[in-house]
Amino acid sequence: MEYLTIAMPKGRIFEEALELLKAAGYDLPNEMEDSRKLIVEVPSEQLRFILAKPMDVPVYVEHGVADLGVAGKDVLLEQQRSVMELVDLQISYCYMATAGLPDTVMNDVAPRVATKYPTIATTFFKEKGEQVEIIELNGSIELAPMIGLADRIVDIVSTGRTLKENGLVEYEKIADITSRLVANPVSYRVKQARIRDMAKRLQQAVGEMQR
Ligand SMILES: Nc1ncnc2c1ncn2[C@@H]1O[C@H](COP(=O)(O)OP(=O)(O)OP(=O)(O)O)[C@@H](O)[C@H]1O
Ligand SMILES: O=P(O)(O)OC[C@H]1O[C@H](OP(=O)(O)OP(=O)(O)O)[C@H](O)[C@@H]1O
Repeated sequence: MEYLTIAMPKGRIFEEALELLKAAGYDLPNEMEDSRKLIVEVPSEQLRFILAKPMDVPVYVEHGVADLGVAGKDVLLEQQRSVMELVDLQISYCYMATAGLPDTVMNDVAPRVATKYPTIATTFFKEKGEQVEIIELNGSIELAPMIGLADRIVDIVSTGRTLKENGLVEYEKIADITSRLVANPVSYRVKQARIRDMAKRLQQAVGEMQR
């Protein structure tokens, strides 16, 4: 059997993804959750995990240094990289939405939208026929309308608590987001049997989790 290298996102998604892999029958060490190691090999399963920033997972997979990866649909939509989406893992659910101060309209001369997702935001407003200036931020996006940097934000909503506690309201839902198993297209061809087996087992585990 040959090794499969999987790029896993550190942070929010990691634990749920690991749980799903275990539910799919992979025998993975429990220490993986607390470890600071960035490369973890599991010889008994012929698996190698690389632990990356969520936004970087598709980079490793596109370049083929990882055969597979787990990435949020938000990251995939934003980056449009050449990776194959194999399974909707139905974990880390959230959605992408526009938000802003209550009862406001966008500035009609020079509307500004703050976001960590410039491609998603540009596409959304373009499809509505609205030309906006995108202001790219790296986090705490909700600050932007509060201090007058932007009329709207495009960001992830999960519980809605961040919006609420900062006096913002949601305007439009853009897309539902869950994490996906993605593959490098060449790996998919070369290691087809192993990758298809993993995709099948994960799909089954997803089904069982839903029940
Ligand atoms: N409330 C949420 N906020 C942000 N991301 C969420 C949320 N719920 C689920 N997700 C999913 O988790 C991913 C983000 O994970 P995480 O928050 O660990 O990293 P990050 O914010 O991108 O990175 P970092 O905080 O390390 O810069 C998103 O890509 C999305 O798919
Ligand atoms: O609807 P909620 O449950 O409140 O979750 C949504 C918030 O969580 C994310 O931020 P994150 O915690 O990743 O911090 P960030 O601002 O650094 O991106 C997202 O950008 C929202 O701000």
